[in-house]
Amino acid sequence: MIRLFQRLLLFSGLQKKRLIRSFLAYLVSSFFEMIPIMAILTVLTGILKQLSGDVMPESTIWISLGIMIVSIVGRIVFVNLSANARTLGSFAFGSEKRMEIGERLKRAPMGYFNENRLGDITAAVTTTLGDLEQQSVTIMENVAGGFIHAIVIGIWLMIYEWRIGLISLAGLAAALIVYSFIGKVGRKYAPRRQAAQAGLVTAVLEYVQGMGVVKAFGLAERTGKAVDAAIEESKEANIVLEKAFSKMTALYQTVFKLARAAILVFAPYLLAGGSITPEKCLLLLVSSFMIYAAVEVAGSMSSIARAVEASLDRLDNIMDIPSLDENGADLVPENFNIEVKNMSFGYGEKEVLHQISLSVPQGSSCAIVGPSGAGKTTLVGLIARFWDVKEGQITLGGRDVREYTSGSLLKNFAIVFQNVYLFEDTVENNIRFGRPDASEDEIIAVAKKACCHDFIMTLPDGYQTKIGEGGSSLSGGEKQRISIARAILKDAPIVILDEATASVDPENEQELQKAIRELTKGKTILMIAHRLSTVRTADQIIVLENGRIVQRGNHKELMREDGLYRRFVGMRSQAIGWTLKGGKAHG
Ligand SMILES: Nc1ncnc2c1ncn2[C@@H]1O[C@H](COP(=O)(O)OP(=O)(O)OP(=O)(O)O)[C@@H](O)[C@H]1O
Repeated sequence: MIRLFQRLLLFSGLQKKRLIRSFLAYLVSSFFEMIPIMAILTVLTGILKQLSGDVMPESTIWISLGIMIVSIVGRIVFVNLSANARTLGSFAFGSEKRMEIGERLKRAPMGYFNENRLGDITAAVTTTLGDLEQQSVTIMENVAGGFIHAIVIGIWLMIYEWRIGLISLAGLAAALIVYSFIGKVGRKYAPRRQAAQAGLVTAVLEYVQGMGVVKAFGLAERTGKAVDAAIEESKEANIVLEKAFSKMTALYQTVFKLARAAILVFAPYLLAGGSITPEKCLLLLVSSFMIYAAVEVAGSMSSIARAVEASLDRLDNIMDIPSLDENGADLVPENFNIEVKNMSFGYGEKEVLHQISLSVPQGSSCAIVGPSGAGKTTLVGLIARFWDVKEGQITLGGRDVREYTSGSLLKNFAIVFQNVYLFEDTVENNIRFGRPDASEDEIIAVAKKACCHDFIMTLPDGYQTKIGEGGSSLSGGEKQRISIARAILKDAPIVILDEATASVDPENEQELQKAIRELTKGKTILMIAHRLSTVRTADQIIVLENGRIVQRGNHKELMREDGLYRRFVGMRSQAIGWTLKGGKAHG
């Protein structure tokens, strides 16, 4: 229990003080909750006096009324103080943690973001942190507060009547032991529940994101089954956890019932033996009901306490996001020469690129070609440090890319991916993403360069038209050109371009090529090329096969060699995806 509170406080970071304040205010409020015992004592003494023939003094009513008013006012004030600090503290730490996760994600290698992680990350920033926001302080108040409340009354009982005090504290000690068993049950079953929750998020995300493909291939039923299975697992995990908890909670409650019964029997026994007065006996009986009231709730809170613990574990894992910036500094490269030296890389155990050496001087263009799966995307990703190399080195301006922070490195790159992603925002903002401080005129100017302006003007609200998530309301060619406009606006010295494989109609194709020419004008260019027209003009062509460079040179040189390049051109190979018409390049 203490470990859980320590973890919670550590996790709450800047909000630690607020949470402690909330907890202390709660403890003070529980003191005000206890003082009605004194009012009861006063009234009981008065009633007994009356019963024994005396007159109950009038002051009895006023004293007990005074005590009750102090108790009510004190409770209102401190419960409020506690609730305020708790609400502010827990929501503030929730948002701080979300920002922190966001910051770490920015510096994580691209390889970190695989399908499973997507579910984990989404679950962490939504449900897991949401649960923590709601439950962390409630747990502290109810569990720790409940026990402290009972200990305080127990000590008071020890002073008032030590034998009864001893019984009540013994009951409390037994309850603590049962509570620690509940903790063990939780540690055993709660992680499965959390994993099931993340699995459910992943399954639903996948289902919704892939809806187009699912429907197109009539797989709705099969994919739906994955979601059903995740729901079933989540249900099972919850049932297993709750069943285990309910048994332990019942045992926990029984301990208090037994302790109460012991007091109920022992107090009258002491009265009968003449060792306590009737009012003392009555008060002890009343106290036996009050002492465990708060701590009993702690038992039903234990499943929440375990969930909080499992949430902390899950967030600790997410917080362990590897960072690419560990030793990076904000650097400005002296030039934009790119060198790859004896570099090898694999996503896991299996190596994908082997001993690659390559030099792209500033201002030159380098086309990377090769069959599917050869490692082209991986190679350009490594140059922009989406991952770190396993062996060898990649330098920009003579310095290892690992010496830069990812921010200062990526500033030098404008990257156009083949799979364009547009945000659910206006056309203007989607372009502005390239440089947030760009003026409207600059945006129109780059849109013109990227051959987007004309079609944007035909949209219902021009530049202010909202595009659907992923750019769903635009054609492939239009999305591509918007992403090029975004890259032109960034005006970075190095352009990484993954040329689209999909063929578009000739008019669109021409515009696309024009946009690419604008983007690459005067830049250092690295491109994954699929069209012979682009490859032909490149200063340097790298032919990759199975993760190795098998040929390098310009078009003329490579056509003279009897190798993969010429075979591909000759065979009009579809493997590379070049579209050739009558032996001539198209596009
Ligand atoms: N994120 C990843 N995790 C694990 N393996 C990967 C990942 N991305 C690519 N690979 C593997 O690395 C190898 C090279 O892939 P890469 O995408 O770089 O090839 P490519 O030449 O760009 O292919 P394509 O032309 O089809 O895009 C392939 O075997 C691929 O399966």
